[in-house]
Formats: sequence, C-alpha cells, structure tokens
Amino acid sequence: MPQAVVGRLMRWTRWQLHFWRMTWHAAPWLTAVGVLLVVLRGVGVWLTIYASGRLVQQLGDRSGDVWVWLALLGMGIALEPLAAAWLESVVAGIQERFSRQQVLLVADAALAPHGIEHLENPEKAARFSDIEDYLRGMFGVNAMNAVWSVIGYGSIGVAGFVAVAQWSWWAALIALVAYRATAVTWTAYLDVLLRDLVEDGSLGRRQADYLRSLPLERAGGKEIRLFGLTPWILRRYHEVWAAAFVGIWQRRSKALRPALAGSVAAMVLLAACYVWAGRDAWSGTMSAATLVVVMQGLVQLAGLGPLGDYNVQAIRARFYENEIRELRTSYGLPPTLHDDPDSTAVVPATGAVAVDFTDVGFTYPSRAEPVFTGLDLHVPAGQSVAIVGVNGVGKSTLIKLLCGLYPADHGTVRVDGRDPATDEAARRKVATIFQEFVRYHLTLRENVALPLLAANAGAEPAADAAGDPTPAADRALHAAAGADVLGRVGGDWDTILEPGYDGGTELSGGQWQRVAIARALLAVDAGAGVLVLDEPTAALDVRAEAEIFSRFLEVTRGVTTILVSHRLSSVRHADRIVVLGPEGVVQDGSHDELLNSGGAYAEMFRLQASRFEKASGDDEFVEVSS
Ligand SMILES: Nc1ncnc2c1ncn2[C@@H]1O[C@H](COP(=O)(O)OP(=O)(O)OP(=O)(O)O)[C@@H](O)[C@H]1O
Repeated sequence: MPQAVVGRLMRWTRWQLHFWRMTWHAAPWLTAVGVLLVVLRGVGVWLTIYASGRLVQQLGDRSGDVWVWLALLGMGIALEPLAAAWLESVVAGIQERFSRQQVLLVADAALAPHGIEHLENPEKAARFSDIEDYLRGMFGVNAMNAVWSVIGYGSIGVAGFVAVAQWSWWAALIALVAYRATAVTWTAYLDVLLRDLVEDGSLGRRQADYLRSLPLERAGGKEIRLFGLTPWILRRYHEVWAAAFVGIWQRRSKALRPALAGSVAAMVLLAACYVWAGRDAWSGTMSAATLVVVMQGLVQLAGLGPLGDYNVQAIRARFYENEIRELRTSYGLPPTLHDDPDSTAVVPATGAVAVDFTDVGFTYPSRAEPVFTGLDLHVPAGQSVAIVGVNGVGKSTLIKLLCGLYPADHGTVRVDGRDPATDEAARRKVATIFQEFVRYHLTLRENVALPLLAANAGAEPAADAAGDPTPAADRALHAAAGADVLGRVGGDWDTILEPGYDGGTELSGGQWQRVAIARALLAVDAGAGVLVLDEPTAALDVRAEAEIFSRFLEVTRGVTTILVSHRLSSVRHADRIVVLGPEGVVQDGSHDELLNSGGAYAEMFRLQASRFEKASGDDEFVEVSS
C-alpha cells in the first residue's frame, strides 16, 4: 500500500479514536444507550429481512410457523423506526454535552498561556476563530446528528451485508466495495462543494460578498442611491463573482470525475450482483426465500454507501475535534479539562509589594526593533509612581511585562521577588486597568466586585450576609468617585450594564471608567499588592482625569501604584515620576524636582502648559477651548 494511503488511514483511525473518546467523556451513559439503539436499528432491519425470507419459505411449504415469522417480521419492521426515533432524542442530549465540552476546551486553551501573544498573532488567532466559527455554525451544532446518522445507517448496511453473505460472501463483498467506492468519491466531491460554497474565504469571494451587501446596508445604501451607483455596483459584483467562480468550477469538475467514475463502477458491480442472484434463482440453485433475503440485503447495504451531507458533516465533526486536541497540545494542555488547583486559590493579602525591572530587554515577536534594551526601574513597596513619555516609547509595554503578558528577552522583572511571566502568585499581586478595560455585560455589583468574586470562586458560597460583596463594592465605587453610577441605575446593584438586556442600562464613558477604577481598588482587598492604571481615563477631559487620579492616589496611599498618563497635570501628585525615553529611564524624581532640574519632563510640562491656562482659584490646569 502506498505510504500516503497508510498515512491517511492512520490519521483517520486516530481521529476516530479521539472523537469517540471525547464523546464518551462528554456523555458516557447517553453514548452507551446510543450505541445500543444503533445496534437495535441494525437488528430490526436484519430481523425484517430474515423473517420475510422465512415467511416466504413457510408459505411455500405450508408449514405451521407462519404466524411466528409474521410476528417477528412485524417486530423487525417496528423496531428500526422506533430505535431511530429514540436515537434522535439521545443524540440531542449527547450534542448538548459535547458542545459544552468543546466550548470549555477551546476557552481553556485560549486562557492557558498567561500572555496574549497567541491572541495578537494573526495565525494563532485565526486558528481559534476558525474553530469558534465551526462550533457556533450549523455544522458544529449538528455534528452529532450527522455522526450518529452515519453509524445508524451503517448498522443497517451491516444487516444488509449479513443477509447477502448468507447466500454468498463474494457477492456481499463486491456490493460492499461498490457502495464504499461511491461513498468515498461522492463525499470527496461534496466536500469540495461545501468548501467552495460555505467556507471559501478567498479575496474574490470576500469582495463579491462585500459588493452584494453594500446596497443592503443602511449607511452605504443611502449614499449609493444618492450617487446613482446601483448599476455600477451590480455590474462590478457580477464581474468579481464570475472571476471568483472560475477556480470553483475548475475544482468542481476535477472532483466530479472520480465521483462519476466511482458511481459507474459501482453500478456495474451492483448490477453484476443482481444478475448473479437472478441467475441462481432462475436456475433453481437459489430458493425464492433466499432471493427475497438477498434482494433486500443488497438494497439495505446502501446504508454503507454515500449519505450526502451526513458524510461530509461527520468528517468535519471529527476533523474539528482533532483540531481542538492539537490546539490544546500546542499549549501543553491535556485533551480533556483538568483541575488547576492554583486557579481558584485565594491569594493572601500581604499588603503593598515591590516591583523591580533589572536590565530588561524586550522586542515584540512581530517586530525587529526592540522596545527596551536595558531598562532598570525599582519601585519600593507602598510608593506611587507615574510613568510618562512620548507616544510609542513603551509605557504600555512596561505594564504588559509587569503583568507577565510577555516574558522579558533578557534581564528580570520581579513582583515581590517573583517572576510574573511564570509565577501565577506574582501575577495575581498585580491589578491593572488598561485603557481598553472590559465592559462586562454583567450586573453593576459583579462589574465592581469581580476581583472579590474571582478570589472566592473556589470557596463554598456563604449563605449569610458575610458573603455579600455589595458593601465592599459600594465603598470602592464611592472611593472611585462613582456615586453618580449608582444614581444612574436607581441604586439597583443588580442592573446589567448593557442596554440589550431586560432592565439593562448603558453607562457613559466616564461612569464606566469609575466602575473600572472601583474594580481595581477592590483588587487590593482580594490580595493585589500593586495597582496599575494604564490610561483608563484617557477619554476624560483634563480636569476629570486629574480629579480621578488625585482621588485614586489618596485612597490608595500605602499601596504600590503605577499610573500611566500623557497628561502631566494628572500625575503630578504621584510620589515619583519616571520619564521613559528610547534609551530607558531618562528622568526620575518628584514633580517639583523634575520641574526644577529642567530636562525632558520640564520641557514636556511647559509644552502642555502652553496649551492650558491656569483656572482661577485652582492649581490644576484646564484645556483652553479653541
Ligand atoms: N502587540 C504589539 N506588537 C508589535 N508591536 C507593538 C505591539 N504593541 C506595541 N507595539 C509597538 O511597541 C512600541 C511601544 O508601544 P507601547 O504601546 O508600549 O508605547 P506607549 O508608550 O504605551 O505608547 P502610547 O503613549 O501611544 O500608548 C511602539 O512602537 C508600538 O508600535
């Protein structure tokens, strides 16, 4: 056998074994019942064939067992559809559990690396989204239906095979080869059709889809009508579509040839079997009873033949289950879900902790230019530090390294003496609110109290008021100047912060930022020792940001805090200000020290101040409206 065929056979076996192992893992009892029902479908068909043969024989002999075989025939006829109907409801249960398992396995893989490189890398991210699209699409949702239909019909085919083999093993084998040949070649053809029609993401197809959808869009549709572009768009769509279809037609006709050849060969082989059986019956070497059995057997053997979309979908089901396994293996994860004892462990609150960057070098995997070549920064426990610097100098990158989202190429990053890139306990000491913080579609209480809820996720839920995070959330929200958020939801902590839900509501950008800051404050209660704000207030005006930052510094006194902002007036109250330049830390000191020393900071401050003017009776700067 050629090596390629052996390779395909081995891969097919590996996929099958893995698929059934995961099905069993998701729903062991239902799978066992499903297998029993599949067997019953085959038994029902076999009984129908066998009993009808015996009945014909008894009728011919005029012997006395006619009623017995008639009853058995009736049982056989009833058994197959009944088992098929029960199987359908069992398969629905298996699908539900199987889908849940798949979704959890993929989510677990996405969360496995602490870093986010795999979500930023286009190739790795595409792999996740391809699997996600499949799981959400109609093929993923109907996978079990296809797979169990194929094995259900397969069981009927086996019954047909047994019936024909009673007369001639050779005939049974020839018919089997004929049906399998058509199944394999037609499935390959349908696979090409499906890929081209549903899954093809080629540039031409995407352009054609875009042009087709343009007149249907509200914004685009308006302009298209105003400019009278409809005829041009339709003609362009037709051209792009026709060009995109050239390749599709070529692939189709290439795949159609073996499918047609397979069908013709199968027809010849099957015709030979029928002729053979007819000849034996005609010559008297085969009884009428056997002829009845063989003819039915040949018909039912088609269950092992082509089943159209079921075959194609069943292949996809196994392919994607295997993709999930390979994805997990690439992140060092086992095929099934594992209990991570670390992930729910409560981090003891040890108070403020120190942060150390020593001779850190870092280059993004997708870039040639390093962001840092030898960065040194030491923040003692309890100090508040502001990181400032021009756009692109590496402020956010520094925070990502601190959170362990990327490992340093050389040098060391330490939080409380531990490496956040590898040590979960160090990572959980850092609570960060990024500019693009998450606006969870959860209740206000959950949005604020998430750090507490996550820290207690492993513990038994407390039945009394002691387990209620609302008082802590309320304190944090007030400390973050978010009293108006409570007013917005009418004091109801159970309001979902998304208008798409019943009774849900939307917050303004500023209100969301206060919720995020309250969340950061609660992280301290949950064990964090360093608080980081990476410009979450950038959308606010200067005065509002300055107010939030000084309030934040006030309520976090004694906690190690790192603030990143472009606005120097916002961070001037930090204990220490660090100016980053392309060569690393270029200035380091308090606001007054840096202003007096007359370096980059003083220059930046002067530049910003020239765009501001002092508000009367206020020592902060406000933007001059132009
Ligand atoms: N995921 C990434 N992949 C590749 N390069 C990146 C990535 N993120 C940032 N960079 C690049 O790294 C450099 C530092 O970016 P970073 O976002 O840390 O700067 P920043 O000082 O925070 O900038 P800003 O003030 O504009 O927010 C920039 O040149 C940026 O283009």
